[in-house]
Amino acid sequence: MSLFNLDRFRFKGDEGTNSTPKLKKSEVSSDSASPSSDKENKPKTTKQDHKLASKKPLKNKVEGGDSDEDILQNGILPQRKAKLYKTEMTEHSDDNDDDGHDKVDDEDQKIETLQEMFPQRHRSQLLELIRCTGTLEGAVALCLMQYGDRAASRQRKRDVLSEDDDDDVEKDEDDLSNPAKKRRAEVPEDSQESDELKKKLPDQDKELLRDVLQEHDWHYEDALGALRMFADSGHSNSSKKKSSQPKTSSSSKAKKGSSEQKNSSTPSLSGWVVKIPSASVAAKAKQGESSKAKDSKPVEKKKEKKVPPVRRKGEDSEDEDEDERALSSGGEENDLTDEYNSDDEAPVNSEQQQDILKFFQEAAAHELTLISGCSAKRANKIISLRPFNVWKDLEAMFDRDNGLSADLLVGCRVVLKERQVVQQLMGKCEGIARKMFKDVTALIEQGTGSTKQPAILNSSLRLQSYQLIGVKWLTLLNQHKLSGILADEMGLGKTVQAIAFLAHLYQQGITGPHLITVPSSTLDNWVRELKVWCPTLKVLVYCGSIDDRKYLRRDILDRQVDFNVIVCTYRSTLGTDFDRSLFRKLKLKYAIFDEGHMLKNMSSQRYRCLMAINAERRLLLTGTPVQNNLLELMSLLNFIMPSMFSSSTSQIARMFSKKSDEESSFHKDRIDQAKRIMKPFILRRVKAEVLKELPPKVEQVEACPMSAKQKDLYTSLFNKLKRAVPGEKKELCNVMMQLRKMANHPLLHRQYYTTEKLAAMSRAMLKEPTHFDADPVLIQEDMEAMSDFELHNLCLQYPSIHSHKLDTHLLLDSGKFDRLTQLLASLKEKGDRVVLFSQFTMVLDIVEVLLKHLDHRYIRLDGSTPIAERIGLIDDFNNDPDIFVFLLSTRAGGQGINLATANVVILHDIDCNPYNDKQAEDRCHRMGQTRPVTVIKLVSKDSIEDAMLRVGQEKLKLEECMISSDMGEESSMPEDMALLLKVSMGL
Ligand SMILES: Nc1ncnc2c1ncn2[C@@H]1O[C@H](COP(=O)(O)OP(=O)(O)OP(=O)(O)O)[C@@H](O)[C@H]1O
Repeated sequence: MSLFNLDRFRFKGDEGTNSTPKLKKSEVSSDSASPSSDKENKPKTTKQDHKLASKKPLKNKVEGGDSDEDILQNGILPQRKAKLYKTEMTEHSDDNDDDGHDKVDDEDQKIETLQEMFPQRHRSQLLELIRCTGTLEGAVALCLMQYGDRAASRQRKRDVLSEDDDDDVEKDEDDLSNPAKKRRAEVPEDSQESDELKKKLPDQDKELLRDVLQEHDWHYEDALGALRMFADSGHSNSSKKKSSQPKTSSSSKAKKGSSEQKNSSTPSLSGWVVKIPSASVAAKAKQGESSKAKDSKPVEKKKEKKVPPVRRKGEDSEDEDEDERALSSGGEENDLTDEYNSDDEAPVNSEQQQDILKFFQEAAAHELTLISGCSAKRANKIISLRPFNVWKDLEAMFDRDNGLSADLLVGCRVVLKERQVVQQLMGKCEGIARKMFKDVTALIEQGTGSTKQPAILNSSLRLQSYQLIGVKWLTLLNQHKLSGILADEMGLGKTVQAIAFLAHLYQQGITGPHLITVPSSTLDNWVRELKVWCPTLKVLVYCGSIDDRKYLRRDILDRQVDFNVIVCTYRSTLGTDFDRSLFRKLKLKYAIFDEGHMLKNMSSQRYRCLMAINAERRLLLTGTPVQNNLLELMSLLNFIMPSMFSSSTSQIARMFSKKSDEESSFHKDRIDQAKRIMKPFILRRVKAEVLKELPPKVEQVEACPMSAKQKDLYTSLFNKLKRAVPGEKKELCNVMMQLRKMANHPLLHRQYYTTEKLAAMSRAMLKEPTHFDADPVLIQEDMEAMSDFELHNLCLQYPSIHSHKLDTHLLLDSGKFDRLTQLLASLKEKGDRVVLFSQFTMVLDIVEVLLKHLDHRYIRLDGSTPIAERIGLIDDFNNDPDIFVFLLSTRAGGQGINLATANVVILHDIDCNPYNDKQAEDRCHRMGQTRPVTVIKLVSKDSIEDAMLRVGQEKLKLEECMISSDMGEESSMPEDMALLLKVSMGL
């Protein structure tokens, strides 16, 4: 707790933590009783008073580690934090659920995540996996690969379950909240599906087949597909081509000896299933631990595995040095080779030899570095030793004198197998794409009758033709039992298409229940659009306080309420265990996620929790489907197609996250691969294609020279930070933030309020009735953590320090404000209306000072604006042309809202992620806009913002590359929209 409210410089995510609503309408109404005048007279008084009254230094709170920032950065809270913050979070506006960095820091948290995903696994086992892989993602990958361990872990799970039984009073809720637990109990010992699978794959252990079936929700086809794909990928080379040979070659079996035989009860899918303990054992071996009896066997096995896979005939001695090196390289690299080389003791067959030879002979240096353990130096060495015409050349290469280890061969097999897996996956997807294309053609050729909008839609509203296509496409996906991503550009009416699709389902007798999860700022808009477009659908809004939701939950589960659609914010969907449990229990038909790009991180808890929602199919709506990298895209795809991707998540994650030269042909190939995978599942149209009548959007970058004082301050800050050269990424981020603050407004730092001034002010504060008995040292301590602008506000608030307030010229002293002043004057004169975004609520606070000073009428919406009031503010702006400026925080107002009555967007400060800026721009550039839209980006000249702009533009190029439509493609389809669909689908 602090003596003061140290809002400080709140970065985009922290705005929702302010419990004081910042609904400011001061210029709209002159009524002294209005919230605005309250605000004007007593800015943040309530909060300040509250904090001051507490008289404890803020430091305690910040250092306590459970700061608001922690909450926001962690996305969903770990249990411990969730409990601590329960009350506080519900008091706040439901906003900042919309992002978060989803960092999973400590082991406990990782274990919790893993346990939620793999409830059948024992905690200690998970801990071991986390420790040896070092990352949550690594542990997840191993778990996914460890089907073979299920039999053993099932027994352990049973034990755990029975322990859980007398756990606590929330047992019922808890049990139900864990469908895996429930399913466990329901797992039939034998089922028709497993019998069928056994017939198809007689070599496979029945237990394993049951587990894979269960992973695929007992969908026979999915399970078979996954088993085949991985059985093939893992084994095809040895089993298909040498059909007479058993899956694990006899020679290899012989080498594995008795330890392998003892493990024979462990089901195995050669080449796919990993012998679980290997990685952990490697780690243990590394630590020199003497393993327990049960682990000792795998240690031996691990050692055996370190024998290079390619050996000269008759050579079977192990190279101790190589062994040592392999073990000590540890971590992920070992895991990688293990995962792909459960049969790595098997000699390389002639076909594999050819592939490996080709790779070493032809791969570019950056491709060679994809091999685990192959540095750039080694890659160049390999290239210098070419040509490798025959296998013997390769063997000669791995001479010690060359500094190249035969482990590179193992790594090479991993890379090749990785590619093979992804290729097979793509093949499967491409098959679906072809089939879809055929069906789409047939459907459209049936005539216009099939393209009518659903009859239960409001007949006074008409879907645009491209929207009808969207609905048709969704219908097709549904017919094919596929989920999808509707990725139309912002403002093309994804909401409307989704509603029309639900209406169509309703007419087909699929009346729900469906779940629509949306960002807080769009909740009301969704409810309104549902009501306007399809009043037949009964809508239930699931949000409110924990208590509200508790009653709602009961009503839902007891069927006391009748609804077709539940609309819910991300925060409420994810909220507590009970909320999450509800959506696992409810058998949903469709789960729709608005702004679905929020599911870009497959390692995040948010992702996993939403993944656990019990819906037959999912639909993601996003205007910016690709953000930053291909792995994010894969996360989205994995989210909607879990059965297609689940078993290969780790391969995909690795394949798409590996760093390589972006200009390389290999990288381009990967983009191409991603495009092909995307085809059947993503529909994207851009405004230029389908909304021809929409006026253009023009972007204007305004390079704003800093004010003289600001420039000096920036330079000295820059030099100071440069001297303390930071190494860590975290520190670099902090440096960047410091510079951004200065580039935006000097008052975001503290320099005018010197230590001496603060000492005087803190003594003066004792005259305040709230602080007469406070310790001035503590007051000063708190003050020292505040920015100039915050201190200025404090001076306005307390008469005893009022004289220390800053002069107006200082408040307005920023290069951007100079430019803004000119811009606003000329825009007003032209009759333009402005939407101004900033990522920082404190910047908005200072912009308010400027707007008041210039006598411009404005309203404001940020994360602290109660959800219930947001739509009212949006309506106010859209209905009252006299409101000149709408101030919005990018976080709260950047997504999903409609402000087509404004024609100028000013981005006061650009985002590190250009997609956030794009989202914000398109609040105005959307259906309903009648005037050309100008987007003005204010960039502080010669500051860090220049670089941010450059990097952002580079990032945007990736999107063009990923989702470019091929407008020139020929089409045999009869109608324009058929061509459109084809183009949009990239078919
Ligand atoms: N066929 C239509 N007729 C009339 N108005 C429409 C139609 N389709 C969409 N709109 C309106 O256009 C605006 C933009 O639609 P919507 O909000 O659904 O777009 P969106 O693609 O979901 O945007 P975003 O990605 O920004 O969330 C809304 O006000 C919506 O009511």
